[in-house]
Amino acid sequence: MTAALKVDNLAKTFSISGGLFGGQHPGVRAIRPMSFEVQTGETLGIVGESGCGKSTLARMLVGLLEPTEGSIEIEGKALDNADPAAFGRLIQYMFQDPVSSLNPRKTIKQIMEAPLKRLYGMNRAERDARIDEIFDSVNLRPEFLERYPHEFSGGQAQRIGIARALAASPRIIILDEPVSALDVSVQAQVLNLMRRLKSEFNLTYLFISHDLAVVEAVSDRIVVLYFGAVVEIGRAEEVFSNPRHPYTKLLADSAPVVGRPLTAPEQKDSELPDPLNPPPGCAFATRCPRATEICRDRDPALEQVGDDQFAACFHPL
Ligand SMILES: Nc1ncnc2c1ncn2[C@@H]1O[C@H](COP(=O)(O)OP(=O)(O)OP(=O)(O)O)[C@@H](O)[C@H]1O
Repeated sequence: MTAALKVDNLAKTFSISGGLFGGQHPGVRAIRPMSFEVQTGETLGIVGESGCGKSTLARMLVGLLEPTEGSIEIEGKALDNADPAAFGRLIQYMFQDPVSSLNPRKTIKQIMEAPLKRLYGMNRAERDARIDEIFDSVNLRPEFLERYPHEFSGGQAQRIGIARALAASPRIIILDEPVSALDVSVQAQVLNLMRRLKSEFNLTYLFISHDLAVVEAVSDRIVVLYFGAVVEIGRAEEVFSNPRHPYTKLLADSAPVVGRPLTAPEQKDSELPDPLNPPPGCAFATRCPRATEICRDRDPALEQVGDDQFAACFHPL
């Protein structure tokens, strides 16, 4: 079966020019070459601390950033940054804070219409029909279409964000912290709606979040990122209950309470390697209780450590 998403050796280095480095610096390797697949209908959770590369990865996947290396395929079709509409028709990004990501001077209808014109060249009647259909699916009232983004509560705004992403008929939606700004009771409603829409529209989700409990609950598989690299990937029910990479264990141990976001490791930012001057070997070695000489010397590759579980570690748990 063709994967919904196939990422092959995808990498991004931001160049640093001028100033101290005089253009000679090799740049910040925000995403080191990574490869993974997501099957149709799957939800892949993506977790990691601030700065691990989640947004850079997401922005490459939706065509907002050009990769330095590697390729992205959706349902077997290779995507090229020269054709941004091809990304838009296949993969959409839903932002964490829909109110501030929606243009405040446009009505919801104008916001919903833009991708339909741009990606599909739909005429007015086709656009109206599509918007009606989507609004119905996400339980939004038609009169909301004439209002402006700031007129909505967090949960409603998030439903508008989903409607906007869905209008483009994508195959994949990237949900970036979709419920972290919402009250717990509203979170559950939005997550249920997302689950229903996934099966109704046969979608595939990439779910980015700091909240391990939410990621674990909604994902089929989870990718753990550290310093721009995949350190562990496996089934949701295994990754946090039976972590094999010491970093995944650190994350799991520091967020034991349901709904508690990933806080403890983030306070140790000073222990994160300097992106401008990365250490040789494993990027986690400086924080790792199991690190030995080889870890400080060589960068471990992702290897199979269990049934459908992979870790990049010389001394997996
Ligand atoms: N335009 C840029 N130029 C230089 N470096 C960048 C740029 N964008 C991101 N980076 C660096 O790339 C790395 C990954 O950043 P990214 O924003 O993708 O992380 P993140 O995991 O999404 O963090 P957060 O959760 O805080 O949004 C960081 O070291 C960041 O400083």
